[in-house]
Amino acid sequence: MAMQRALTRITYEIIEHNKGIDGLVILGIKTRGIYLAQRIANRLKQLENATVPVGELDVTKYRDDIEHDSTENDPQVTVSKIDFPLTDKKVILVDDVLYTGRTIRAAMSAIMDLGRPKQINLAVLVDRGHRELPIRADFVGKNIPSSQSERIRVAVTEIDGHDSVEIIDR
Ligand SMILES: O=P(O)(O)OC[C@H]1O[C@H](OP(=O)(O)OP(=O)(O)O)[C@H](O)[C@@H]1O
Ligand SMILES: O=c1cc[nH]c(=O)[nH]1
Repeated sequence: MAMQRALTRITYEIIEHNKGIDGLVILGIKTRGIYLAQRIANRLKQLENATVPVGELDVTKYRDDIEHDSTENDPQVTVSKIDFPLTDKKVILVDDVLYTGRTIRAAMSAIMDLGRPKQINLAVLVDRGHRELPIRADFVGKNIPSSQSERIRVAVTEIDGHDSVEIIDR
């Protein structure tokens, strides 16, 4: 997949869907979602000549598959970095892979603890199916049907030195 092209298309879809960028804020889910969110914001800046705020969402403590007591003093658990209000904003949530939907469920809980957005939309680079919750993405880079024994690994230049999407047999 040409990642940059997919992100550009998603950016156009975001503008179209929202009839512009008024009231938009973008939240990237750690780790790679943050860089994808930043890239979408850069494209929006180029296309609309306006800056859309970008924040970082850490959903670790909202996950339903991690024991909460164990996260209290875990140095791995960082914090969200969102230095703007979410109330009455249109939030674009960005992640690399959408699978069971549990990360997005957790992200929505995290957001609701911070404010009450007017709307939340979801953009993902890859939708691999196998949802366990009634969650869908509004903007999808690519649908990659996968078997549950596989894993989709997304690499981004900012962290991994290159952009790629790989299907790995576990
Ligand atoms: O829909 P779900 O089943 O929740 O899966 C999708 C999530 O899984 C991955 O994160 P992961 O927890 O593997 O950590 P990583 O970002 O460090 O790879 C990916 O980045 C998504 O956030
Ligand atoms: O395949 C998968 C499943 C969850 N998270 C990923 O990043 N890839």
